[in-house]
Amino acid sequence: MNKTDTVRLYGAGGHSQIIKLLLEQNGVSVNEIFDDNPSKSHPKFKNIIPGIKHHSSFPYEGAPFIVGIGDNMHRYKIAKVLTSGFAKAIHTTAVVDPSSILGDGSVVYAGAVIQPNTYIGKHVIINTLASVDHDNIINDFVHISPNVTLCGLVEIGEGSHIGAGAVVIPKVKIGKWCTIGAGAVIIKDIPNYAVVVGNPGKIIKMNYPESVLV
Ligand SMILES: CC(=O)SCCNC(=O)CCNC(=O)[C@H](O)C(C)(C)COP(=O)(O)OP(=O)(O)OC[C@H]1O[C@@H](n2cnc3c(N)ncnc32)[C@H](O)[C@@H]1OP(=O)(O)O
Repeated sequence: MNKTDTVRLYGAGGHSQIIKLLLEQNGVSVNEIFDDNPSKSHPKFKNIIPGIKHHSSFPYEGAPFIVGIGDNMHRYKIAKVLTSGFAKAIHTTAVVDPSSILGDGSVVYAGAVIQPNTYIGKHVIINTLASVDHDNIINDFVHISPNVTLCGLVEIGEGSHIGAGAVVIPKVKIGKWCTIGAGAVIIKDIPNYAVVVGNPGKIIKMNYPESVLV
């Protein structure tokens, strides 16, 4: 799904609010916003439609969705049950080299830069001012936080979260469902599920996302 005039959002928190503004700046209208807990939605949102668990017949068919949920595991679970197509969104101030690929459901925020020959999977967040350099592989459901620097030839496994301002040096591979702390400097490969902080990055514990392991 590359170009559409209307997008539906799933999730009505802070992340979704940014995507809505981004889409509207790009001339795309957001006609419906769904959330599993409408009463806890961002105060800027109005008329939130209750999400899947509140419906006996959820309107799966219709305009494509973007799952506007910042938490990677939560976004994964929702994206896996939505059967409509997915849109993608790139802020007008972001730079995405034409040789790079951006998967459906993914978003690129203001000022982010994606250099040549980089693959970005589905439902990925490239947050504000993040720098993703050449020949990276960023797998599905990753979140690259604001001001992260990924040098050349970096690989990030499915579902991993790279915290704000972290730096990953060239050729490093980060496993799946890892959490890299804000400001960490990653200088060697990181195994699946590791939680890493500091400079140089050290593992402090492991994530075990139960539903992904089965
Ligand atoms: C627009 C947006 O908001 S996008 C969202 C961006 N979000 C982020 O960047 C958040 C990144 N998250 C972090 O950095 C978190 O601190 C995490 C995930 C690394 C750790 O969180 P928790 O699991 O709650 O760990 P906790 O806070 O208990 O800290 C454990 C230890 O690690 C240390 N620590 C935690 N985070 C960091 C960090 N970023 N750098 C260095 N040390 C850290 C703590 O001081 C503590 O040390 P101690 O045991 O010696 O006291």
